[in-house]
Formats: sequence, C-alpha cells, structure tokens
Amino acid sequence: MPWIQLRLHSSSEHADAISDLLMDEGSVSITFEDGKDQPIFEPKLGETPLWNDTVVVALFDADFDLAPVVDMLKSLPFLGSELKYKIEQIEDKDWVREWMDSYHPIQFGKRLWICPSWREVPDPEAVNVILDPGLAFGTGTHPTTALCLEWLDSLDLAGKDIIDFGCGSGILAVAALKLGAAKATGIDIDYQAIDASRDNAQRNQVEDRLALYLPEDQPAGLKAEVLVANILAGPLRELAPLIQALVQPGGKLALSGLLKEQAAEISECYAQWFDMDQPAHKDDWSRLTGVRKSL
Ligand SMILES: C[S@@+](CC[C@H](N)C(=O)[O-])C[C@H]1O[C@@H](n2cnc3c(N)ncnc32)[C@H](O)[C@@H]1O
Repeated sequence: MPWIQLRLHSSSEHADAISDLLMDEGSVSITFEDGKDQPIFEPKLGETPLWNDTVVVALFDADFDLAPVVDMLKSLPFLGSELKYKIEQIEDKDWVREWMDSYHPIQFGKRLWICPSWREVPDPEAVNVILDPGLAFGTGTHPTTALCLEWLDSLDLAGKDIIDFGCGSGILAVAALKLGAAKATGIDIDYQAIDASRDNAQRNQVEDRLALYLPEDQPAGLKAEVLVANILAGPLRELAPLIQALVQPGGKLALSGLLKEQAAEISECYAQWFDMDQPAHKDDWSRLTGVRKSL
C-alpha cells in the first residue's frame, strides 16, 4: 500500500508534542530527523536527546486528507502560519528487503571479513565474522569500528587475551577471537550491548572464550595483553587512569572514536603510560595505538 508523508520543521522542545498530536490525528508512524547537520554523540543511558532543528516525519495512509491536519498545525502558537512543511507520496516497497540489500560483507585488512548472515561469505578461507545489524553499536560500517578491525587484523593475536572496552555489539571481541586470541573480555555500561555481544559470540561459536561485564562487575586486577576501546574522546580522557591499568607492560592499546582534531590531546594524555604511535585516520576520525611502558 502506498503512503503519504508529512515532513515539518520543529524544535527539540516541541517535537514530542507535535508527534502526539499527529498520532491522535491518525498518523501510523512518526520519526524524528536532524534538520541541520548536528551530530549527537554518546547520549546518556535512558536519554533520547533531539536536535535543535528537528524534522518530524509523519506517515499516513495514502487516501488520508491532510488539509485539516495542516490547518491544525498552523493554529498552534509555536508553529503558526510560518509552518515549514512538505507533503510527499511514498511508493510502497519491501522495506525489510531494501534494508537487507544495503548490507554487504566488508573486508578489513588482509584476513578479516564481517558478513551479514543473509549474504554468502565471499572467501570461505578468510576469517569470517557473521554479524547482523542490531540495537547495539558496531557493524563495521562506521569508520571508528573499521579502524579498530583493521588494527586487530594487523596483529598476531594467537594465544593472546584481549579486552574490548565499550564492546557494543561485541564485534571487536568476536573478531579478535576469530583472529586467534585465546580469550576476550567485553565491558559495556549498556545491558543491550552485553546481550548483543553474547548473541554475536554464540553465532560465531566463540562464546566459551568471551567474558562479558558491566563495569561494576568487572573482576578486580583484570589485565590483558591487548586492549581496544572505541568510545569517544570524552570517556577516553576521563577513563584514562582506569583503561591504562587494564593493559599489561608491553601490551598493545588502540583507542578509537575520536575526531582528528582530538587525537593530539588524547595521545598526550596516554603518553604517560604508553609509547604512542602516529594516529591513523579514516574520514574525520582517528585511531591511536601504543605499547604499554614497563613502569
Ligand atoms: C561507539 S560504541 C563501540 C562499539 C564497538 N566496540 C565498535 O567498535 O563498534 C561505544 C560503546 O561504548 C559503550 N560505553 C560508553 N561509555 C562507556 C563506559 N564508560 N564504560 C564502558 N562502556 C562504555 C557504549 O555503551 C557503546 O556500546
């Protein structure tokens, strides 16, 4: 069945109220979009922050008369006759099929592939991680994850233990295990990430070598030979004393999730414990690596 879609510009303050009114009027679905390019990094758990310029997108059945709805919106004091809106016909599509079609196997470095379960594995001899997009962050399509996967592929992980700090979907821990790591520990503040990591480890038959913890449950004295953390510059800075203590002397560190302009500051911060390398870049993002000094 085709649909009609009403798009209108609003603010973070009024978007929820408009959404409720449009649902009352008969909209079958509402989504919010960024009206300008204002990325929202790392919302706190339980928070759903909106953009200053939020576009409310409401979907209606194709035969729905939108004129009274637009009149109602124009009568709202916070929208008024200046209301910026657009009405579009939406052709009917198999949206699930469309979404699935947009995911393909991706190669990272020389040996590693991340493959959605519904695709054929391009190279059965490669190190293949089967992973479907889900609620937790980490499919490999984001440059910050890609930088970590390329780094893991470049290491000799055979027999090593690794910590994936901020494990999200578990993609890095599972990839490390499939690349030969003996055991991995995933840590995340989000229950959904712990569940997703467990599911992805099971799908890849490495669950017996993956331990998962919320930070408060993490064992005392935990240390590993390799640590990877893809969690944005703010937490990397704040958690530096904690993160450095998780790496054994001579152990390897990779930090990702920082923008190019943040790399020098974060590198300097970790240089008190690690011999830091030059950053690697992908798009606007940087990855820092280093080796733990024997302090
Ligand atoms: C950008 S995602 C990275 C996911 C995955 N490791 C990847 O590389 O795609 C960051 C993850 O770090 C988690 N996180 C954020 N702050 C954290 C903290 N203080 N301690 C542990 N995990 C944290 C988030 O819940 C999220 O799952």
